[in-house]
Amino acid sequence: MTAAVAVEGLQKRYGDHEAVRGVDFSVAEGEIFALLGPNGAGKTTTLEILEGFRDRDGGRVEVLGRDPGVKADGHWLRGQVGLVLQDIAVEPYLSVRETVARNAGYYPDPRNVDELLDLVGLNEKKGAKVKDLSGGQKRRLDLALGVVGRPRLLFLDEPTTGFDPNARRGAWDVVRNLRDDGTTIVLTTHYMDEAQALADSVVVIAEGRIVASGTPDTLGGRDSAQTRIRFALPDGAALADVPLPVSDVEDGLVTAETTEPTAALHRLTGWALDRGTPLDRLTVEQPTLEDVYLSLTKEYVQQEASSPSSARERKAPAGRGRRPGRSRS
Ligand SMILES: Nc1ncnc2c1ncn2[C@@H]1O[C@H](COP(=O)(O)OP(=O)(O)OP(=O)(O)O)[C@@H](O)[C@H]1O
Repeated sequence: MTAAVAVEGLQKRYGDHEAVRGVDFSVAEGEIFALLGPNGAGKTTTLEILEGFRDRDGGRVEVLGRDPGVKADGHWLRGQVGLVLQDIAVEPYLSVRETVARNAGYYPDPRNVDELLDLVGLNEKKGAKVKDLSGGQKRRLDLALGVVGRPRLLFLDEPTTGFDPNARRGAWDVVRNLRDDGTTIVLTTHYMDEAQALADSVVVIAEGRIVASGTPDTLGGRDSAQTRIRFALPDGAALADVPLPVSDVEDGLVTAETTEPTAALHRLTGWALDRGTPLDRLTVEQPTLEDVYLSLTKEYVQQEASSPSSARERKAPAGRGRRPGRSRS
């Protein structure tokens, strides 16, 4: 598979702060790739370098085969790459349809505006002024503006922040449809269920370094992790009678961990049936992506919480938030 994005040894410093410290990853053409990490990890810096908005201090970067740091390739790249950023500047007094139609005019082969508004769930708001949209509706408009030019590669920066649960699922469908249409997608998100639902591959960065990479199902050894079985100890049963190795008991709730859940459950339920006592509050869980992510990033988050950078208000580099409104012809 060809790489849509290739990053090797990427480095970026702000003064004496090393924000990105030798990051390597690649994004295959046609996949959804998620860049995850705690606040201040270096995700936005990395994306901004890929988008051509920031210079790097070291390493190699290729986006669709071109170096985004080479200004002469900027025009070509802008025609191939779509961006959905936080706080895109749009005309507040234009209608939703006018806004999308105006941006469609910047591209040689834009999507059909009405079909696109339908796709992102803004059909009923076509005539509404942008200033009157809710937060979640504005993000849908951002998404429409990011894809109206049929980009080969789409950067999505926290695409569903502020969405209600139904709108999030709608946005996920849009993103999947785009991928199925052949668009490569690079997204950042703080929602692990979003990464789980969408991403074909993920990279977790913390303090400017990669701490784990893989698929959502295998990240951090998740596929070989222990299954957790929990149940209330039946009335009259002693802990010693439980036919599984117990790892914890809290408030009468017994936890056992196993790498062979089928056999373990068979033993446990057989034991309960023989005794004629139900297993109340029985649950069987594998670690979620969020569990794995939290354990991978725990040490970095503690340091981040006490670092002044976590409180810094990030300013988009000049032009970043305004790009979809600029002419790309
Ligand atoms: N323009 C800047 N000037 C100085 N320091 C910066 C600048 N931009 C980012 N940093 C610092 O670089 C580090 C990485 O920041 P970055 O915005 O890339 O993190 P992030 O992973 O996107 O975080 P978040 O999840 O909070 O958006 C942070 O410590 C941040 O304070």
